[in-house]
Amino acid sequence: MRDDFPRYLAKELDAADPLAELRDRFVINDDNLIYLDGNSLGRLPAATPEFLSRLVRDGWGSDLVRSWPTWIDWGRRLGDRLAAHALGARPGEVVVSDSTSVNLYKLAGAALDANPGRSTILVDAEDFPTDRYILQGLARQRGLTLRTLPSDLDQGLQLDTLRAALDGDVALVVLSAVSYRCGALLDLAAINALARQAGAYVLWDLSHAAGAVPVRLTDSGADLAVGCTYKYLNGGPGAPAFLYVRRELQATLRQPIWGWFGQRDQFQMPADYEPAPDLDRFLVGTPPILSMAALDPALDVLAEAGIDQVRQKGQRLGELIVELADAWLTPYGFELASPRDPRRRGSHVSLRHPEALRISRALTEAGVVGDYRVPDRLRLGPAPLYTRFVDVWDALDRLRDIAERRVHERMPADLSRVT
Ligand SMILES: Cc1ncc(COP(=O)(O)O)c(C=O)c1O
Ligand SMILES: Nc1c(O)cccc1C(=O)C[C@H](N)C(=O)O
Repeated sequence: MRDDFPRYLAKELDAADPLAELRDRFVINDDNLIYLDGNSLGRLPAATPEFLSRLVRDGWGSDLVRSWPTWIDWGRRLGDRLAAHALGARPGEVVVSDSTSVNLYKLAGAALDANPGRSTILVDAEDFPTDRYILQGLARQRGLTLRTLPSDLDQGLQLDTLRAALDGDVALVVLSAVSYRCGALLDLAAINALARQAGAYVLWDLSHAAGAVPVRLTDSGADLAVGCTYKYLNGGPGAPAFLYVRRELQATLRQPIWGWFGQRDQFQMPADYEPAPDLDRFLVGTPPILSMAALDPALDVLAEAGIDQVRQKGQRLGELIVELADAWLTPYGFELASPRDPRRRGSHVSLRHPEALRISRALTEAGVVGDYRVPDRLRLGPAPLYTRFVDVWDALDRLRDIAERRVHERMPADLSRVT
């Protein structure tokens, strides 16, 4: 037991937590496992297995193809639920479809077509790999220039860096609202305004923000966004992603993958493609109904909590990680690798240590699942819907114990099987 921040204080924080009861709405069958990887794959909501099995038995098993009239709009229906409970968008602006990578390709392509005569795309040099790769491909296909914005590994992209890069040739800026590595949270409204003034579109990747911070797409003046639903939204492994297109842009933007779900009057099956007049034009093909359906019970829990409460608790959990890491881990060579100000962070916190990979493995063996990210980061991602303050306390305590006893030195240091 440590005297500087005794465990009972964490217990007191849990006792006062208005979201504490929601932990029971998730499947937690190993109370010794401390799960701090909700920023990679969220936990299974307790209602999901029965919900899905009913859908499989009744919808698929009994009603068969007669279910399609119900299923066909689920991308839009769930998009509206996401818009209302997590993204701050209006009805008809968010749809669930495809993967984040594919949605990024579609919306980046649409923005580039809508900004002819400009030939530069800007991306954060430290953005998640798939975003950079998709843009590298698009730039190559279209003969455009992809410029990477230097960004601090611990603090994220600085506004001045973007401001300086926004010249009259920039067609599109792609940024993550919350950085996957350090968790830095960008100011969406300020960046949207800056880009609009410069005549560029901004396409936001909300993967690490959705379900963790209130995004407020409409109020921030955002035009385009994508993001995944398997992290803080708890939609399950490979759950389909979402995309957002501001209502005023939907009739003019066109995306490059012309599938039949994007077609106007889809079931008239005309000879030539003509995009639907609204958000449907950003769809491509048949939605994965079973994976998509898992979002319903997951969103029920989020709706009950309220995204503002989730954010408040997320900030406090992050502050506890930082406070305990400062006090207990600094002597062992750990350094905070995230913004210190909780208002400038999403839900996860990164710690830097030269032995981060082996420490992350030792931590997993000690029953605490966080993750490792190159080059030397340990990411700890508490999820306010099910992570307790005492989990954070115990996780940091075990981390300190590993460092103290140098347990990590027995772990392999190769990158195989990192996820
Ligand atoms: C910022 C960001 N974008 C995209 C992805 C993933 O995209 P996809 O679901 O297409 O693999 C992730 C995580 O995997 C991510 O962290
Ligand atoms: N989507 C993932 C996957 O298919 C395998 C392993 C990890 C992931 C992740 O989500 C990683 C996560 N986006 C990250 O921030 O690193």
